[in-house]
Amino acid sequence: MTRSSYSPQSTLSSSPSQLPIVDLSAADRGPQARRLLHAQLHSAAHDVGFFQLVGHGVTEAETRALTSAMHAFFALPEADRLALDNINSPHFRGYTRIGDERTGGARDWRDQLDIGAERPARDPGPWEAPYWWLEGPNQWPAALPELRTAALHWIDRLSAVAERLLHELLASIGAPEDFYDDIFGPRAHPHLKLVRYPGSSGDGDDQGVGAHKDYGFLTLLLQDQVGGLQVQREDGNFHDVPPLPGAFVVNLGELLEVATNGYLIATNHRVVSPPGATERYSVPFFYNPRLDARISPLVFPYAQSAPGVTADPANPLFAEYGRNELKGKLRAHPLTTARHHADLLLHPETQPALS
Ligand SMILES: O=C(O)CCC(=O)C(=O)O
Ligand SMILES: [Fe+2]
Repeated sequence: MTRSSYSPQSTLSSSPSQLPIVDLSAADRGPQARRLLHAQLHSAAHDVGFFQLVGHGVTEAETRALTSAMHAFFALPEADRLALDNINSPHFRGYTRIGDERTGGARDWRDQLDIGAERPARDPGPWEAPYWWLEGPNQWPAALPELRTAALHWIDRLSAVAERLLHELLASIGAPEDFYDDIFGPRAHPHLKLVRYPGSSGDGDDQGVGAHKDYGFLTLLLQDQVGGLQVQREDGNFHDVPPLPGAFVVNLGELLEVATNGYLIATNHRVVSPPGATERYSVPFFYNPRLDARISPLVFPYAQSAPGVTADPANPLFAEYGRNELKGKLRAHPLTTARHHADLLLHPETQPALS
């Protein structure tokens, strides 16, 4: 992996074993603190593409409300979880059991609940873009009303944090901070996963989730203290992302790579299964724009020197967000795809992504 150089006079550690720590509250502590924040953000986003975010304002009580509802969900009898099976949702919402998800063509050893903006079902006509299937209702466990409350609150809360962070990040690379405001707003398409890694699969395969990039702008991840998340760094190797209590792990998604024509790149990451029977829990929140948003090239001083987006025939990056997300859902959830969307496997819009 090569990156064009940017060398600010920042205070970041250059050790690949440590991720930069960015304090978002510095944005409100006067022009000098904000300038330093921008130098750190610029370097963290450009050189690493992954960092730990503190000073985000989300309280321990809010986090506890979400994580206790999540633990209660995974403790439900399997039949209750399977009542929400993702396979029943043409919108890719609901519960995916261990081993049903694929990344890089291989099985992921985790189970998860996929939750998005709560909207009425969309059943796009043949003249409409197929990505409208991604809009629709969530599936909630009847026995745990507090899960719905906590998850929808988390989506609102983290959308606001991610919006502030995106503004500071754009400002840090010399772009207008509101450049992409129009493609978020009330039709934005945020997404949340509640994830459990149940420990070792026992067959020698340690893929919790395989190496991948996220589809949208920014991901804010809450991880517990177990560890196992790894990020691919400048040296091409995967390095551990050690848990930092109270911090969100932030990574850049594919749309920021598209927006900056490769000046910022979406960073590959994966999770290695915890050993033995150790369970790991995580909550990735994906800050995504409207499905029909077409990402215009960002106007910023480094645009001329940007190297272009990663050319990977197995994973083309689409500037139209819905298309970029649909490519990922069709390949990650083969059972849901086979049941509801076999026709889309032949659809011209999805072809290059699946070949
Ligand atoms: O569980 C984690 O730490 C990472 C999950 C992840 O990368 C994803 O679901 O996109
Ligand atoms: Fe991810």
